[in-house]
Amino acid sequence: MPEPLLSLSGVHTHIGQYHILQGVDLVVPRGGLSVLLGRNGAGKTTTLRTIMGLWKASAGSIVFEGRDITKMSTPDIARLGIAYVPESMAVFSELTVRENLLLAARGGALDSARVDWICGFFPALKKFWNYPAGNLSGGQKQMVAIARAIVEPKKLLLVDEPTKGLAPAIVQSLMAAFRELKDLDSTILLVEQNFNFVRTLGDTVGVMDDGRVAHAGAMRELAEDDALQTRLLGLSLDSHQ
Ligand SMILES: Nc1ncnc2c1ncn2[C@@H]1O[C@H](COP(=O)(O)OP(=O)(O)OP(=O)(O)O)[C@@H](O)[C@H]1O
Repeated sequence: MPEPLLSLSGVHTHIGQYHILQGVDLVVPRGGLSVLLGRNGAGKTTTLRTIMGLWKASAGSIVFEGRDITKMSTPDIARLGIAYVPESMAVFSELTVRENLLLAARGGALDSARVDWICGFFPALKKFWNYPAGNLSGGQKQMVAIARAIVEPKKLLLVDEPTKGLAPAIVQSLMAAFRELKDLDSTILLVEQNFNFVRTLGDTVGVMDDGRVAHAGAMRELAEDDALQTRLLGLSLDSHQ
């Protein structure tokens, strides 16, 4: 088996007095899209934040491209080519869409071919190019946040619940964007509650429960097995038609 891009082994994370991650084992293969599912409070966001060094693992190891990043600082982890799009849609409201992207561009200049490529799947960005990002809708802000993360090519993109609160049409365009992205230049680890969004998009899946990965495998296997979905996700059989 080829070496995974990222692997977590026995990762524990404490937040203050709370023991949140309790031995997370997770493998993200290079290329494609991996999904982290699980009920509210299972530890999905904490896992992304721990990978990014925003919470420090209290035990276990996180290895990226063969290198132990468990104790590295967040800026150093970002410099290795890992980007994080938090659930809160991190955009600078006062700045225009263009300025938001410019701040995320490493050399302080935008690569116009790259921007055209990104706007190809997020046309709203071009339309509102010189508008303050704070004036955009939730879905459009989400597009700006994702565009900021990919304005420079990244090896690994961590994205937390991108569909939360979005209208179905926007969810469709986000889906198309992720489909292209995963086929082009990135490996994506996506946290989602919306099983419909990820059932055809995901290649591999981990299901978290109580601070651990309770199930890991191919997404196809989970998508085709209603009984497994019900057991792991508590989905009723008609909730994902
Ligand atoms: N800053 C914090 N202080 C204390 N506890 C926290 C903090 N952040 C998260 N937790 C707790 O850690 C547990 C896991 O939270 P986390 O946000 O990782 O879950 P999640 O699976 O992403 O949930 P959701 O789907 O609701 O976003 C929860 O019980 C939560 O209350």
